[in-house]
Amino acid sequence: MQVNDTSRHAMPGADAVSDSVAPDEIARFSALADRWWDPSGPMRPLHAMNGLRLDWTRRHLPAPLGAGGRRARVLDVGCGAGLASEGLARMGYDVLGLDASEAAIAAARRHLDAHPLPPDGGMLAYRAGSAEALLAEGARFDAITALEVIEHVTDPAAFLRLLAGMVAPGGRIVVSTLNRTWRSLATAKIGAEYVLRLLPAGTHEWRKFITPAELGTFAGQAGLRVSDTAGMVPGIGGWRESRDLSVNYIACLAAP
Ligand SMILES: C[S@@+](CC[C@H](N)C(=O)[O-])C[C@H]1O[C@@H](n2cnc3c(N)ncnc32)[C@H](O)[C@@H]1O
Repeated sequence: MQVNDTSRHAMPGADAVSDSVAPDEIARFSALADRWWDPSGPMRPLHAMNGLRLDWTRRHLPAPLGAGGRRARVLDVGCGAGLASEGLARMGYDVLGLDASEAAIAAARRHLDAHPLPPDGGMLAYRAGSAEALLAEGARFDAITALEVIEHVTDPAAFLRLLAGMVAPGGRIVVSTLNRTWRSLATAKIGAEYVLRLLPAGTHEWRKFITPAELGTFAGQAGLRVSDTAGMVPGIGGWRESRDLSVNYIACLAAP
């Protein structure tokens, strides 16, 4: 289905509509936007894993400052209220945070206003809208991050093709997501949403989780190569990197 999303972008308060955007998913995130930055609020798991995700991402992205002092440009797609976008900008990247939720982007902007970046660091801009619109404008980035996003889009294979169209030759795309296993059903879905109540019920649809093999297939179809993968597991003292990919994992996709 082709939906013209440019008119929706212009409407304050309207979430983006496009082929990759599932409106029910975006509405769920918009409803949580005001509490996004509360580390013990509904986004608690994202806060808890953010340090690990950023550290792993930093090791797999080009350096923030390239030859001649040019800053590497990073698109953080599905940035929500900017947990990772801000971290990447503080590392020195020139970051564009993009999200289909107007409310999440408004929360991101409010947080950035209250916590400005150091003047000698990276740059950070936010935009509410779809990846399709950005691609249509011919935008290109040295690297793209899509952290905990691909399990919320309508068609993950098409979403990766979109991202592949926006990454520069030789660039990197870092994706973190949830594996579709019985273990993730028990822990990330039933445990997190209904037993421990770490997340609002209905945050995830288990059938939309993506196995590493599926991610590899979708990446290949998009002309990308999986260059590294790691599991992310919660533990005492915080999340840590692991070889266990059975629930949360992160992957680096390399563009030719
Ligand atoms: C689980 S949140 C992750 C937010 C952020 N990446 C993080 O990890 O802190 C998923 C986000 O993806 C956004 N999203 C889902 N589908 C999208 C799409 N097709 N284009 C842009 N944003 C999308 C949602 O609005 C939501 O903010």
